[in-house]
Amino acid sequence: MRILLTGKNGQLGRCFQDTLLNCQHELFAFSSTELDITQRDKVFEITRRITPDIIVNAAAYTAVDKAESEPDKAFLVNCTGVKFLSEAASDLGVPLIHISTDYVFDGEAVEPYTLNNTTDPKSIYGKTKLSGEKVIRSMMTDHIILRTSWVFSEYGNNFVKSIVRLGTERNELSVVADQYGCPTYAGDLAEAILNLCEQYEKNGRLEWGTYHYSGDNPTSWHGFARAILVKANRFQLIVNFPKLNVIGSEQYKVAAERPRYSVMDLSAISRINLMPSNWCKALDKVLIKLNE
Ligand SMILES: NC(=O)C1=CN([C@@H]2O[C@H](COP(=O)(O)OP(=O)(O)OC[C@H]3O[C@@H](n4cnc5c(N)ncnc54)[C@H](OP(=O)(O)O)[C@@H]3O)[C@@H](O)[C@H]2O)C=CC1
Ligand SMILES: Cc1cn([C@H]2C[C@H](O)[C@@H](COP(=O)(O)OP(=O)(O)O[C@H]3O[C@@H](C)C(=O)[C@@H](O)[C@H]3O)O2)c(=O)[nH]c1=O
Repeated sequence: MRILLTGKNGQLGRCFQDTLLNCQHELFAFSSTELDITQRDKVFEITRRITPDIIVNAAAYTAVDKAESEPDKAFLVNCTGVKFLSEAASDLGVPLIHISTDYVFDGEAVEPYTLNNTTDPKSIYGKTKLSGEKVIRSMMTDHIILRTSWVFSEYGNNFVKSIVRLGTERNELSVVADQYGCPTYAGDLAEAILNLCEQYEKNGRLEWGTYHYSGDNPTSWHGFARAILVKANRFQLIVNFPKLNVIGSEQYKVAAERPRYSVMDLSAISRINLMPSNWCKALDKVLIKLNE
């Protein structure tokens, strides 16, 4: 099948390209310079030229703190750009697979967020991603929105790479222990998306709608950092194990408020034949790649 991918140089974009390496599908992958999703004419020109069977949107504005000082830019990519993609997909009559975030929730829950829970993002990034979800739902039926969380991979910038770098540079790290969520390997998310594309190719339809897709084992950022350091030490990426201090969110000064708890209920993904990401196993894989 013909798959059009936006945001090809991001974590998900790169993992998705890797996932398709040994497949028969035709992938048409675009970077932000080749296809800026905020340029409506370009979106229509390219989608009409490629005539894909399905569109996968891996493009997004993901700088959570920076978004607080440039909300218009974040909104333009995460909502207006998504609107243009929805319009173009509708124009061609093809489905759109889109990715959203756990940061659409307020973080006040004490048990996993279900699809019925109210959204109430605290950060500009979360607000713009929620607007993107809403615009898709208002414009087209044939879509899948996968809300994911704490994405890491061997590519780009992410928490795993930050902790490995800090672990090699410093004797001591301090990481927040009062924010809970589920790490997700971008490679597992990429496989899940390919699985959806192939189900669509086979059946001509999917159970359209919004789903939660993440790792299945909740932890705190501190717990995640500890797992990263232990494994990085085992794989000899870090020689001297740094001291890992527990801190509260108020001690880590950042522009954007993060949810205290953003664990998502994953039960609905079995309806679309997906399994959660095994982030512990994937972490080994990523650290081995970082060591090559
Ligand atoms: N990273 C995370 O922890 C999480 C991510 N998500 C969501 O998952 C998806 C994938 O995230 P991830 O791969 O980590 O993100 P990245 O930040 O790694 O990649 C995003 C990509 O989008 C591209 N992009 C930015 N603006 C535009 C634009 N106007 N037109 C086209 N492309 C653009 C960027 O290009 P360039 O580099 O040139 O700017 C970049 O390559 C996103 O929707 C994100 O919101 C959800 C939860 C957690
Ligand atoms: C590097 C570092 C971070 N932290 C804290 C800050 C923050 O509360 C938390 C996570 O830090 P980051 O800034 O790396 O992660 P952040 O950018 O908040 O990650 C988010 O990205 C967006 C795109 C999403 O959609 C979310 O699901 C989530 O993955 O860890 C520490 O306490 N100590 C540290 O040394």
